Amino acid sequence: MGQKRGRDSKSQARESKKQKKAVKSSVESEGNSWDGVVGIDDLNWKEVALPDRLGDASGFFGLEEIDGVDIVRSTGGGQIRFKAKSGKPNQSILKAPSGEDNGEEWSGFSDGESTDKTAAIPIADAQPAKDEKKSKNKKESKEPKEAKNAKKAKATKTKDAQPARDPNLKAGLSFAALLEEAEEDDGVDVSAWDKLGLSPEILTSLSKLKFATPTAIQKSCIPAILEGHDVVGKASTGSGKTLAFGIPILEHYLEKRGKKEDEAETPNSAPMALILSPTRELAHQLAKHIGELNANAPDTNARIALLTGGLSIQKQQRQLSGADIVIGTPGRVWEILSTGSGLIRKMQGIKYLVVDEADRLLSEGNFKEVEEILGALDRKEQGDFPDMDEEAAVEEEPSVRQTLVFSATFHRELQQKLAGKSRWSGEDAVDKKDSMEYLLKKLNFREEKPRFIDVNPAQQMAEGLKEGIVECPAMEKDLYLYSILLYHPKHRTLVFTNSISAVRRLTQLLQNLQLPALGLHSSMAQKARLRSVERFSSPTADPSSILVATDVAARGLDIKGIDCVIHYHAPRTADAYVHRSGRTARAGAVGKSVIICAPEEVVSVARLAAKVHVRNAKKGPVKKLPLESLDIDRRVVARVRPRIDLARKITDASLAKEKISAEDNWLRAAADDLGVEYDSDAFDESKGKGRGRGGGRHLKEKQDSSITKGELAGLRAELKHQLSQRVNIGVSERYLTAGRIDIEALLRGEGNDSFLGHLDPLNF
Ligand SMILES: Nc1ncnc2c1ncn2[C@@H]1O[C@H](COP(=O)(O)OP(=O)(O)OP(=O)(O)O)[C@@H](O)[C@H]1O
Repeated sequence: MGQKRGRDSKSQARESKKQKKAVKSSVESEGNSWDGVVGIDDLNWKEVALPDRLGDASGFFGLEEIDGVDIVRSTGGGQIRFKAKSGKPNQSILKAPSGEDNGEEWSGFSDGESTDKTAAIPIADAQPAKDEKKSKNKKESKEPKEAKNAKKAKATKTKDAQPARDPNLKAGLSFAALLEEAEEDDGVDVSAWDKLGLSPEILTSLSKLKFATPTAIQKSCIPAILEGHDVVGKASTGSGKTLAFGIPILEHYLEKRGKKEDEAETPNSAPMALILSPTRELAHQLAKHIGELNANAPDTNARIALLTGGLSIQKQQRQLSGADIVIGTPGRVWEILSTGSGLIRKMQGIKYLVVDEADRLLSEGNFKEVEEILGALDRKEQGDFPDMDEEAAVEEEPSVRQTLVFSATFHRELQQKLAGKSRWSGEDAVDKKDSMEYLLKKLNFREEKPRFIDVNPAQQMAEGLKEGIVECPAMEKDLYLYSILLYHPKHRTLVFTNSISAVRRLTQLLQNLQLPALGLHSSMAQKARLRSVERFSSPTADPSSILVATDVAARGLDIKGIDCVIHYHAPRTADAYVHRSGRTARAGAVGKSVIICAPEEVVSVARLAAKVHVRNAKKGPVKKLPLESLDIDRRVVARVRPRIDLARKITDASLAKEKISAEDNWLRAAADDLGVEYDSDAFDESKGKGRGRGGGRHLKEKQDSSITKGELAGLRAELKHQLSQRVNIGVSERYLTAGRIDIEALLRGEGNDSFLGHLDPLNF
């Protein structure tokens, strides 16, 4: 029989990796005497897939089910236990310990459950698990130094034990690696980390994660942070900045824990670090990445609370109360802190404040909340400084916490101020409340000048990135986007647009062309946002997956195997170009970034690219633009044009129908409320006649939506037929089938030159 349970019981089931192992080993140690009866938390529950339209409000999200179990009631009558159905092996109903490949698809980001087992983040409210570990840790802390060193040696001795994996292909580990690693895996040689003075626990974790060498930013920042400095770190996208601050934070956690055990102190539940992120997806990813470091470190169980909007605030509040590390977006962090209950007081004791993607956090829409948070961290309670006003008290008191500020881009003014090359204007800044300078001052660095660490001042873009530009008429971007995708099959591609409506339209358009496209923008429900990222990044996803996104995906997202970033709309700023393009060619891998550019955009795009590639004086000026001009074979374009025309008609009609029906419903409801009669024709007529803004658009939408079901079906059938046709360009016998060209032939490089146009420089 199948069983279902709600999310609450799942939350009771949270436990550390150790506990999971314990279930398995106790089962194993019981050998033949085990009767196969297990508790609810030992079962391999699977989340029930719910239709998308249920959204977040269903209340059913998180429902879980299990097949193949029988209920066993204990003789005492109370407790319900479970057993595999007859004919099924006993082990088949047990959950797999984390890190063990149980053959299931990785479930990726969960709905705010930073505590989810698959997320590998020990949870803030799993106190028993932690306490259990503490007693173990206590024993371990008495371990003589030699034993620890031996352990360290073990972490390093496994050199050459592993088949050589491409050392560059660690990108996206946060999404997939735990599935790939067998638990018995001894890891890689980590002796290259020796000089950084890390603990055996962290070295073991790095070894298991197969991070053999620290990246440049890690090498420079980790010692500086461990020495207690404020650090401003700048390094190109995908260069490992997360662990540059994540490792010292976990080191501090281990040190603090060690001290407490020595002094037999009771555990302090105040968080030791607050990490701010500009987007929800990035916050989730930071939690996963640091969570993995934590989960792979023996006997390390730092609890991470993930505070992001769109998910249950109560759950996050609960997590916060027992957290060691708090990661979140400023809006939600402030929402929770400002609820009172002593949370601000607790947060004032943090040892680290991390501002990730700092240029964005300090300058854009997050200003108000960041200001509130920073203000609250330094606010003195009344009576702390009886003779001073609050502002003066803050000025006088040197901060106990270290402030760590990271990004791949810092605009010049911010960089100069952070590097201490230009002075902050003091009093003035407080008046200019909306200035970045004011926030910088509020960061309240403990040192007069933070350490400014820029590991590659001459280069903002990742080493392995190739940049291209495709010119086309403004109205033909769809056609050229599709053509580029055809040239680039079986590769994960991220397409950036500048508007939410473009994301909606392009996603549907590509889906109508039978391409596996997903959308991501900030107006989507949070659950749907996470699901898009999860589906796109899943190791089992279609290798041709396409994510169409606004700049909400531009910062920080670390998804394995994104080979190509396409800018459907040119980025608005040079920094946006750097961050968008930085979603590929991460962690030493290669990748391509292509801007689709209308003639009227060429000048501004060239200016933008030149800005990004300005070299420092020593290296001399850049000789030519690094953007390779790509010619798409016009014959290919001409042949796929009918497909695009059909797909556009279908997409426009469906979107217009959806919009008009939503508007109609809304107006009908409003008319009902007002007690008047709603005449949609009269309303439309008045709207269509209007010469004001949007009149023409409304008329077009009306026309698009007036297409009948039959006509729509006819268009679909025609498109299907088109997609099944060869696109024979006369030079090559290769053809496009169902939207994809013959990739095998492409890879063999057989006679494709003329077919491919002049794409060779980017090795498409
Ligand atoms: N020492 C290391 N060796 C190999 N891979 C690493 C190492 N450190 C981190 N990585 C991997 O590099 C990838 C990029 O790391 P991370 O997301 O921290 O980059 P980032 O510099 O913060 O990028 P962005 O500026 O885009 O946010 C991740 O997949 C991570 O697993």
